[in-house]
Amino acid sequence: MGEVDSAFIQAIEHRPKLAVTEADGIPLIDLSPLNSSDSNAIARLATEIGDACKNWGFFQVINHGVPLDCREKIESASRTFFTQSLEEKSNVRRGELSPMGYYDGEHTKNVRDWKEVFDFVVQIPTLIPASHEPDDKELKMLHNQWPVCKRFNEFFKDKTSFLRLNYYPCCPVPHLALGVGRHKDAGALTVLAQDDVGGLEVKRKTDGEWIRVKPTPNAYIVNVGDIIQVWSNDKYESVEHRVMVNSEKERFSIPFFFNPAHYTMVEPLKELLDDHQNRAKYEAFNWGKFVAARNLSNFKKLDLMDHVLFAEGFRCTMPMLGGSHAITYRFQSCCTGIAEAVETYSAAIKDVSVGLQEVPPLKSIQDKANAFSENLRSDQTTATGKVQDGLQYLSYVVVSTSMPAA
Ligand SMILES: O=C(O)CCC(=O)C(=O)O
Ligand SMILES: [Fe+2]
Repeated sequence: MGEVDSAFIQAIEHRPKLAVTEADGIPLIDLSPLNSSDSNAIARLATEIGDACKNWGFFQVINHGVPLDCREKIESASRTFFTQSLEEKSNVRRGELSPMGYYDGEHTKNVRDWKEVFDFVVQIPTLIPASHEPDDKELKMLHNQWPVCKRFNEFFKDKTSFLRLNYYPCCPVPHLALGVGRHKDAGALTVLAQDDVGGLEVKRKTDGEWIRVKPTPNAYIVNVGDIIQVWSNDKYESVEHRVMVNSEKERFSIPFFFNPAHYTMVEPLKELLDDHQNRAKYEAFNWGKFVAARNLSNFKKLDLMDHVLFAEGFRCTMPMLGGSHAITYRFQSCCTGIAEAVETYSAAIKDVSVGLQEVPPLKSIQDKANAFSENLRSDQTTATGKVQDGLQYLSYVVVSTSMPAA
């Protein structure tokens, strides 16, 4: 029997002959009279169909009015679906709870059919009895399971992508300044065109060295942003990069930031997760709110989070906090004044009170901040610097106390 599972083998009396008899007796019926108002033609058609049903119980129809492109689309979708790997198809495998979807183990009269199927209901939900028991009146709802062939399309329907034209003038102190300080791109992907001057440097993952990206005529540089890091649950990391400037040559570059719709909730893709090795490393966050928070700080010196992975604030390092986003958000918005900072401190400390030993008591922070506020209100820069230090300290304490003891 070679490789074929014996479950597929029909009993001798049911095995098909390989020679095929074309059933040209099966009626071919033209439905075009349905489009006319000729009642005689319609009556003749009805008779024709009646005869076919009586004599054959089968017939074919033409001129039926179903658009050809509909048919072509579903045929092509079907082909695409079934040519996927078994693993892919199994993502929508039907089961007891969800009987719609993919299946490859159908049996007819107890012999396994040599086929795969994909079932979907037309009415959503479709109601059917929950069991075969005659007295069981319970109904259950059938929903469809659709393959996610175009997994990312939904995120980019109303994308917030944008282009930027960068101009880096000649700089007299290229050893002291940077065209863009070290950072990671917050979006999904960046596609960058750079001229032939060069200056972009990428932090090599293996040893942290800054490596120059050599300009290649007509090439585009593509880098993974924070969103892909989160979607991939850290499989693809957003990499730090920076731009060196040049005392002799000005430089131009054109990044395209490929970003999802503002309402996208960014979180690790469910199909990559399980309850064991692959738990979600990030909490969901709203992309639009995230951008708004960043824009609020307007990339000024205050914007500490721009120097680190933006999404890092959503990493699940603090289970007792339900993630650190509470702090991050406040972190983002606090830097406008001391009062907000105190509020941030208070709120954050309240959040982390469980399991925290080293955070200074709220009262003392508040006292310090008040004194600080009085003395330094005239010097906003210094004040906010201190606030940042304080918040950094707080984050440090929060992170360190939430790490499991070594
Ligand atoms: O100018 C470059 O080469 C890169 C610019 C960049 O990293 C950015 O704008 O995010
Ligand atoms: Fe960048």
